[in-house]
Amino acid sequence: MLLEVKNLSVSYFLEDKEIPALRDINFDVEKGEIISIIGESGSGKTTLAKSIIRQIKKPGKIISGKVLLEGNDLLAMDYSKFKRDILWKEISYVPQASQNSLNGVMRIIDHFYDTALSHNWKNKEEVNKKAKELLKMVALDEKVLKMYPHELSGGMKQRVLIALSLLLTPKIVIMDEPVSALDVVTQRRIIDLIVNINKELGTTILFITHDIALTKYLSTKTVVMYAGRVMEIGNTYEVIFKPYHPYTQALVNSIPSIHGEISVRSIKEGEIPLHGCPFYPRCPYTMEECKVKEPDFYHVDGREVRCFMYDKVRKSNG
Ligand SMILES: Nc1ncnc2c1ncn2[C@@H]1O[C@H](COP(=O)(O)OP(=O)(O)OP(=O)(O)O)[C@@H](O)[C@H]1O
Repeated sequence: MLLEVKNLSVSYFLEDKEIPALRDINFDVEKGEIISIIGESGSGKTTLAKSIIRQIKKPGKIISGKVLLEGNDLLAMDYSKFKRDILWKEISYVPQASQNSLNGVMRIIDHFYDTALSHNWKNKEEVNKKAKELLKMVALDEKVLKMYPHELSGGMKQRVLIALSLLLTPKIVIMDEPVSALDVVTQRRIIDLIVNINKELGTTILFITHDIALTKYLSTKTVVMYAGRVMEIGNTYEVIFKPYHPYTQALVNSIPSIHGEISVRSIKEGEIPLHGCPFYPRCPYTMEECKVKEPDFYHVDGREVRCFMYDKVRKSNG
């Protein structure tokens, strides 16, 4: 297995309270796979991405868990070793709202030089050559290298960032909402591009999105998150066309148009109960036990579903 997230829990500690952002997250990623992590705003997707690349800053804290890359626990590794040997080289990250993460006073090529230099890659000619190759891959003309970020459209900036994330040929790229700020046509182009990168380079991709409709174009596996928990994991096609968890059903049903924009709203403060299933106050199938304890995972038809309804299905099927 390429990447294994095991029992990962993360909280943000504010003055008067603890916000449990991730609770006991478990999932695996196979080499060469595109996996979608979906869930509405506040479900913990960015916290998950940042935990994998060790960018959880105060007031956040990883409370427990492991992130294994080919069996090595990244969280237990000396941080300087992680920065030198893992970040960018093995795993890179395209952050949320990443178009703003380009430095406005630096030309695009300087971003490539900077990243290369910070990993001791000093031969500018080589970096230049690789940058040109990568720009070609993301369907940008090499003259973009001489330009400044403000001279590029949102879609072009996103392509540059994806190219940059591939500079040190990482095994895994984590993309946090890479298309959410773009128009629908540009979104589809970038999605096609991501599929192409995966096919041509074999790069494993963790695609984070709130838009369940996008996942079916690119991923084979989908992890559905709610309130810091994984609620369902399964084959993307099956999860979308026959969702098992009531929360996944709600997500799928909230797609109002063929263009696939779902109406996302943040999970409101106080909406997550202290006990029981975090989704029970919004669930149409709530049973008494849902209010008392949190369900564990049930394995149903090759899927993992965190819902007591599937305990009943299992029992009735003997
Ligand atoms: N720096 C922080 N300080 C305090 N709480 C935080 C911080 N960052 C995130 N949180 C809280 O952690 C929870 C998970 O947030 P996170 O940003 O990981 O969710 P998300 O699914 O990525 O949402 P979005 O799609 O809006 O980015 C939320 O309750 C959020 O308010």
